[in-house]
Amino acid sequence: MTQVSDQARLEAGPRSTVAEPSAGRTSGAGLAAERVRWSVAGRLILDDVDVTAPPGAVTGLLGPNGTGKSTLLRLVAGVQRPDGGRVSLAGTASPDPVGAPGPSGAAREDLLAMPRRRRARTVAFVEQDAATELPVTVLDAVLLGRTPHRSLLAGPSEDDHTIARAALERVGALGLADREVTTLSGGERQRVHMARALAQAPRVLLLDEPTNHLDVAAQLATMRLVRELAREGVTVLAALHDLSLAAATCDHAVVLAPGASGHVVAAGPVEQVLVPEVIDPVYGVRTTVLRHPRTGRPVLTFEER
Ligand SMILES: Nc1ncnc2c1ncn2[C@@H]1O[C@H](COP(=O)(O)OP(=O)(O)OP(=O)(O)O)[C@@H](O)[C@H]1O
Repeated sequence: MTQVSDQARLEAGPRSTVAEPSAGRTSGAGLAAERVRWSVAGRLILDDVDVTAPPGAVTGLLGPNGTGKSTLLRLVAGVQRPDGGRVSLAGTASPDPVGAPGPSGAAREDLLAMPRRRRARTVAFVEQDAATELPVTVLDAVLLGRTPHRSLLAGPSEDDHTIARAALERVGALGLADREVTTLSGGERQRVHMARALAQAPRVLLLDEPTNHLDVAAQLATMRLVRELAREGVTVLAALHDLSLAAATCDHAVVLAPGASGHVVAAGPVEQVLVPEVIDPVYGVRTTVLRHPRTGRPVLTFEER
C-alpha cells in the first residue's frame, strides 16, 4: 500500500478508495460508482472500481492510456451496462428517490435503473471526439440537449431556443450558431458538445477529455466554466490527461492504474493525490511538484525515469 496520507486513503489493491465529499455548499455524496465491473472479449477492463464524485466539486478521473477512464464514464452515463456494480446519485432533486441510503445516509437514486428520459435530464455526457456527421446546424445540435425536457411530440420552444443560445454564449460559440456542425474544427466541435451538455441542464456532468483539441486559452476557459458549474451544484466527473490542468482545476482526483485490469489506486483531494508517490509508479515518470506563485496550487513537471 502506498502511504501518502490518511485522507487520500490510498490502496494498491483492486478494491478502490472513495474521495471524501468536499466541505461546503452542498450536502450528500453526489455520484457514486460502487464495485463497477466490466469485461469485453473475455478481458476484465474494470475490476470492482469504486469512484465517488462529490457535488459542488470537480473530480478528475486520471490514469494512463487504456486504464478504463472512458469505459467508466460510459458505464456511469448508461451508454454501456456494467457486468456488475451500482451507480447512484444522492437523491435530492427527484420526486421519487429510490434505493438504499448511500455513503452520506441520504436516499440515493439508482442511475442504471432510471428511465432513459429521466436519466437524460439528470446526466450529460460529453464524449471524447464525439462525432456528429448529421448535417445539422450548431444551434440544432445544441437544441438536442433540450429533448429530454419536453414532450416527445413537441418541437423546441422559445425557452429551449433561449437556453440553447445562452449555452452557446457560455462556451464562447454563439457566433457559430448557424454553421453546420460538420464544417467545424475539432476545438469548435468540442465547444458545441459542451454547449449541448449545458442545454441539458444536468445534475451530473461527465466529461471525457474536455480540453482535447482546445488551445491553451480555450482549455482554461473550459475548466473555468466547469468550475462555475460545480459551484452551481453540478457534480462533475472529468477524465483528464493533463495532470497540471487537473491540479489547477479539480478539487478531487481519482487515479486509475494499469495492470491486468483498471483499478483505483488513489482518490482524494488533489493536493494529496497528485504527488510523486502516487504518480511516479502509475505513469512510470519522475514528478516534481512546484507551487504556482499566484494561485498556490500545485504545478507538476515530469521527467522520464
Ligand atoms: N469495445 C471494446 N472492445 C475491446 N476492447 C475495448 C473496448 N472498449 C474498451 N476496450 C479496451 O479497454 C481498455 C480501456 O479503454 P478506455 O478507452 O476506457 O481507456 P482510457 O483510460 O479512456 O484510455 P485513453 O486515456 O487512451 O483514452 C483499453 O485497453 C481498450 O482497448
